[in-house]
Amino acid sequence: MGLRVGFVGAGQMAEALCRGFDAAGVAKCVDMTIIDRNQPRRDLFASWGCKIGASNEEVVKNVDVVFISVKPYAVADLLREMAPFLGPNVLVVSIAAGVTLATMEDAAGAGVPIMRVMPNTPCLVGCLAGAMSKGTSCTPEHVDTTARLLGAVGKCHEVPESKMDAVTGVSGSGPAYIYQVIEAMADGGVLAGLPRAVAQDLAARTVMGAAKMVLETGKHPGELKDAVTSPGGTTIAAVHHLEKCGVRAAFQGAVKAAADRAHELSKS
Ligand SMILES: NC(=O)C1=CN([C@@H]2O[C@H](COP(=O)(O)OP(=O)(O)OC[C@H]3O[C@@H](n4cnc5c(N)ncnc54)[C@H](O)[C@@H]3O)[C@@H](O)[C@H]2O)C=CC1
Ligand SMILES: O=C(O)[C@@H]1CCC=N1
Repeated sequence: MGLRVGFVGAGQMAEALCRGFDAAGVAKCVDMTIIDRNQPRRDLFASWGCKIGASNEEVVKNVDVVFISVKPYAVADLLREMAPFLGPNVLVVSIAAGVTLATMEDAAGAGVPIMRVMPNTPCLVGCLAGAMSKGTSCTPEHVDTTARLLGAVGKCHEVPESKMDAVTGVSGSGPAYIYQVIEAMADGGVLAGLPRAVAQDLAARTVMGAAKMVLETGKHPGELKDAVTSPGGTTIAAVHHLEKCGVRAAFQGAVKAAADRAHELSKS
């Protein structure tokens, strides 16, 4: 049987996890219980067969794993409210950027197993790039359960919690950077005369193909770039333009800005 999963907060990231888990078969919507303040969100999840909890307590009673999927600023207060009905039998998984295990364990009380996870929305299509860190009350079984769920929708690394803000900068926020790249490359295609739909399809497939080449050949991205770059050819003209525009510093700065912002959230 699949795991019984709950979501407190049924927003964008909960939606991607819910649909991803269901598609992968690791946790089915009919075995999920969710709660959200917003009626349209409740209706959407109900339309996939999820049960709607009348209270946070009801969600916890119905599940093996409860995802805390509200905005970071709301997590500690929410866990304090939930503390009376949390215990060793239900695994709490927080996906909130910047909220530390220490803050959450303090709010939830002693003995509550809490995993901190940084997922990303491509888990919806089985392409998660994420990471997890275990709390002080987690057993190897809790880590395995989290790895089983997240591993079903992509790749989830286990990292020390001190690395979680960096993970947020690369892969948690990362899909947004790449959507910008795809949109910009499609614009470039339109500028060069392609129909929009063809340009966007080519751009998205180029990103996907390049990513698969890195993952499946194991070659350094620089070596793969060199294989596309003929002397005096088209690619080096484009690569030279990107370097003049500071593309590497722009991406490095973007990742660092997101990681720094996650660190700031941990203090608020
Ligand atoms: N969107 C993303 O790509 C990612 C988001 N995250 C994390 O996921 C969390 C949620 O982010 P999103 O899904 O983007 O936000 P969102 O705003 O789409 O979802 C939050 C949901 O929680 C509900 N909510 C707020 N307080 C509540 C409460 N006390 N009880 C029940 N429902 C409540 C809201 O109505 C809303 O539907 C954040 O902590 C964020 O850091 C992590 C990785 C990626
Ligand atoms: O933008 C945010 O704060 C969340 C966390 C990672 C991705 N989205």
